[in-house]
Amino acid sequence: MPELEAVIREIAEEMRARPDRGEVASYIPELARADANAFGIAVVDREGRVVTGGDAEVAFSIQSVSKVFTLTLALGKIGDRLWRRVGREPSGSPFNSIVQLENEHGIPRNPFINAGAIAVTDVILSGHQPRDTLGEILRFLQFLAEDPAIGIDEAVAASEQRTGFRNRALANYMKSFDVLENPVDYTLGVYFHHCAITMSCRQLAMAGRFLAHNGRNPTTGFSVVSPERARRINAIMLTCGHYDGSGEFAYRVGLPGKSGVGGGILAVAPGKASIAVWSPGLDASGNSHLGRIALERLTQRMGWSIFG
Ligand SMILES: NC(=O)CC[C@H](N)C(=O)O
Repeated sequence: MPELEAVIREIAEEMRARPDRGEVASYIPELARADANAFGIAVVDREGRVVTGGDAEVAFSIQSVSKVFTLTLALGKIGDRLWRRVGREPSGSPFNSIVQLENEHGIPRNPFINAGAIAVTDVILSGHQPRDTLGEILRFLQFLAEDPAIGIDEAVAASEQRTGFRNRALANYMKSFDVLENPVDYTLGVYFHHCAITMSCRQLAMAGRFLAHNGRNPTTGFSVVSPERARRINAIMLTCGHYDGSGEFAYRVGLPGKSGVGGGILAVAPGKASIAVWSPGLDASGNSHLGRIALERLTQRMGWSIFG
């Protein structure tokens, strides 16, 4: 097997030089400031070794990658009752789509499209104040990444609060079916803020370790979730983590993964590694263009696809 360091170095070099970089998201105005030339990658293996390339230490807006961690928290809070409020089927629709909600009585298809993630956020919020809920999400990420230096970009959160009319529509629509328990503005406030959390590739790869190792941190042995739950979160990442690009991601990369419009992707090679990539330019489905190509290279070279 090739050496991981050499593979990462080659990938970072190729991605730095490629002219095709995708389009930086601009529907959240503050995200449009991201540098399309940025590229970072970090891999944490089973032994806890971290191998990085490019801008792996630069913090970026994790956006929808946060939905993996809010799903984990919501399952921890109410277990399988969560599935009364949100489904677990791929939507085949864009991440911010509303079309299925009417036919399906306000129950979103899965926890990773915006509607589903807003419903998940509402579950975590119930019984708490928005500020405490956000604190809980942040502390969870800091604990998983073993790094207290993870925060929220208030300018991104404010930018999305100002312009998030679609998310407001989704939330109001679900509220009309009693799928949300809390005031819409509270739930959305927490949602916008957890999307605006900033992390580097290194921090994100560290935070994803439990998903790659049966629910445990492989270095400390600390159990975050049961093996069964880790397996199921991975299954939803594989089938729904890239919206209407999930089939293409499985076909090309062959790993559970979750993308965000900030250009980050968290990917999980079960038993082997937790991987984070970041490049702000997106493809037509809103997934990182170079991030996906980098992961495709990595799984091919290392033989890490879950499909053999
Ligand atoms: N795909 C994404 O990363 C979308 C997240 C973004 N905060 C939104 O709600 O639109």
